Amino acid sequence: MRQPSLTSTASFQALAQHADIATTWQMRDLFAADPQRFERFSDEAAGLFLDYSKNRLDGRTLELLMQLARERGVEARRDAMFLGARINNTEGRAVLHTALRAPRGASHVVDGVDINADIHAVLDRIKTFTDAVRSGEWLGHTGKPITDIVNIGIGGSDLGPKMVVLALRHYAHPRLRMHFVSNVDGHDMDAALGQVDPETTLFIVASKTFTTTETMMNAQTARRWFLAHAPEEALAKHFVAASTNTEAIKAFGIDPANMFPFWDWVGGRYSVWSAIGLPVALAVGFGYFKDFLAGAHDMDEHFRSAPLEQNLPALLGLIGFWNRQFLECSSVSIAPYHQDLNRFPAYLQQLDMESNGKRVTRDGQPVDTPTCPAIWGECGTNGQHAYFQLLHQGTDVTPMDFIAALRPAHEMDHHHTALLANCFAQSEAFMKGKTADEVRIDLTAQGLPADEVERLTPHKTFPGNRPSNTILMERLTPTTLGALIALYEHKTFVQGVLWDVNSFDQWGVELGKVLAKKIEAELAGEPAPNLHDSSTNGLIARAKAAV
Ligand SMILES: O=P(O)(O)OC[C@H]1O[C@](O)(CO)[C@@H](O)[C@@H]1O
Repeated sequence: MRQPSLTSTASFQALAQHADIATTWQMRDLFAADPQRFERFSDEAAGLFLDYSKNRLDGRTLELLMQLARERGVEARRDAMFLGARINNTEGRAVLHTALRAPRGASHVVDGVDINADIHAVLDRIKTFTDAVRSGEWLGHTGKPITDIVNIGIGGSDLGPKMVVLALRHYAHPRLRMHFVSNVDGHDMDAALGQVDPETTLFIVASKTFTTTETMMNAQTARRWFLAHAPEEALAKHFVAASTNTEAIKAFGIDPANMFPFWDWVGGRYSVWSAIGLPVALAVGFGYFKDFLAGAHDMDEHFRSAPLEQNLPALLGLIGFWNRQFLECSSVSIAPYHQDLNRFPAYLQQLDMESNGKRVTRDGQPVDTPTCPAIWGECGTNGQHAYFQLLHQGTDVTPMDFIAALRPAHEMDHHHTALLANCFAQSEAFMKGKTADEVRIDLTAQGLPADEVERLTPHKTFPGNRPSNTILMERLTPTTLGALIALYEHKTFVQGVLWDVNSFDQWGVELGKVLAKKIEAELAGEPAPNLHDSSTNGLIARAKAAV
């Protein structure tokens, strides 16, 4: 049945009315009026603590947001996802990345197939293979243990494994160096091949479809490079694949015994839990990979069973919706105060923007509100010395997600104390700001003359009232990382349901791919009789002239 438009729902209209007043609130006043605000607006689950008190909302706001979630059918759609309904309606597919992290034996029958058994059969193969590589039992064609792994993939077949391998570097195998090649830009492949030895390198070709042009070109280049140093029969010791496309893998020349399959109900950006996670299992070992899956499963169970009022993904999704819709925030900045989460903002960009960067509803009607904000960010404290100026004093309000671990994985405690101090200070500063009167008092106390005080006051005033969430975990471990990623996956899901978009397709990447094919042929020598607009024709002509 067609969903009514978002703005026509009773709960949206109630929220809009409420927002007329709520958007004028100052968070300073909200904190002053309620000493319990932190306790009231924070919660924890699956090893993650969420403080959402530094948002421009109160209990009534949340009540109305919960009503909206229920009116939009968040709980019913969530249950349908977990049960394997084909909620990806433009591709006719189920969405079952949650099944990938369910324990062995969890009953999961989809279209008559016990997918839990299939999933665990592949996990068993991943264990056998990764144990062999890590122990040194798996040898390259000249009898040496593997020292370097090159993952060739892009988008979800790169961002997830790369981010997780970096985040869990403290758990990594000392012999195995991990490399990730994603870009069709030959500089990427060139840099990786320059660091590895064909006798001791294992290539993973990671592609759900096994048709993505960047990955195919990179895989062919790696294959040619390898065969320039080794005989054809050596390929089986050095090339493996993670994919859903057995035929294409065979055609590429990879032994099907070296193929780690997954399924069409795993979206690319949700695939790190599948065979696409092979680099993770190689780097940290199968035991920690299982912990990573278990952490995500804990978050799944929480998302599935906790009432929306205490449900972390639902809260994050609804608050993000509130900021997007009623505070008109067109971007969200992610600030991990943990250097090992360096690639987490990039990972979330694909997760969120490829999922919810949509302008029509599931049944093809134009949406009647803005949808996904732009997601960007950088680790603290580096971001503070780059773009935080704009966040504090620029004209746009950008909500922030601060993410930190209470304990470090190193022994330089004073560094960690400084890091956490910065993290908490920034969210305090965003919330409180600094009024003109406070600035005047400070400057006067410093002995500045009155005219100088007045001249500087506007520059030193901070508007504050800028929203943020803070997510804390005890330590960054495979388990807490799994839970953190699942938290954001489900947050994205909740927002997709509110906007009634299909969060699981990505048609928006197709047009550029098609045009690139044509232009590639023209650049490679096919006649290009001014087929394009004058700008594109001009650029092609300049590139051809340079060759
Ligand atoms: O794993 P594949 O099929 O090579 O796709 C890579 C990526 O390309 C996309 O299809 C589009 O960018 C992503 O959704 C996906 O993660």
